[in-house]
Amino acid sequence: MKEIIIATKNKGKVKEFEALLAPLGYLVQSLLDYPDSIDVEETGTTFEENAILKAEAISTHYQRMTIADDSGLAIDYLDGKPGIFSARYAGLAKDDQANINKVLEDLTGVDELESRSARFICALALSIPGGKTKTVEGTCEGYIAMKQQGENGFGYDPIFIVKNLNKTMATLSKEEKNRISHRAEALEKLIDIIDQS
Ligand SMILES: O=P(O)(O)OP(=O)(O)OP(=O)(O)OC[C@H]1O[C@@H](n2cnc3c(O)ncnc32)[C@H](O)[C@@H]1O
Ligand SMILES: [Mg+2]
Repeated sequence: MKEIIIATKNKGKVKEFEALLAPLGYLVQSLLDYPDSIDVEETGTTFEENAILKAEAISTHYQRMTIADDSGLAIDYLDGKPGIFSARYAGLAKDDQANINKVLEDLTGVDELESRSARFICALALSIPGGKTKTVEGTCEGYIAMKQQGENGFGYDPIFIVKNLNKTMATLSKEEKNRISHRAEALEKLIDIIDQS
């Protein structure tokens, strides 16, 4: 079985990677399996840079094939914020509900859905010990809802209305999210690269 480490401590991400990679024959581990793992600071200025930082640090540390995911929400009305600061938007505690509240507050008075356009972005970096790091990106277009809805998924899913589906990401089943998400799109591109190498 092909083993791969996902360089994340985010449970929501881990579940999605497992669901996407297990059917392809991968044994997925994450930093939740290595509680004493090193902490990698996200000092980059782009999703891609942060994904590379996380992937290379962990693949070097464990000498194993590693994928890192740096992702977030870019809201047009806020000039792309929270962007790479999505996890810490309402403070360093990484509180999903506090982040949601802050976004809804930032958009107070913006009543037209069209003016609340946004996208999820996911950059993935694949680092193999001794190899050259590869990166890909996936996006998912949508709008920020007027209020939160749904219990599924994680992070900003309850306030992200998926374009064309017209419902929030948190109301989708995990199978539905994994068909259309920014993470699924990026991972599909990465699998192509792994298969070719
Ligand atoms: O860095 P790691 O350990 O991977 O975990 P993290 O949660 O800090 O992850 P990021 O630095 O990539 O920050 C991503 C932020 O964007 C949010 N996010 C990413 N993907 C999402 C998704 O599919 N649905 C909802 N929110 C998402 C997530 O909740 C975080 O607030
Ligand atoms: Mg992070």
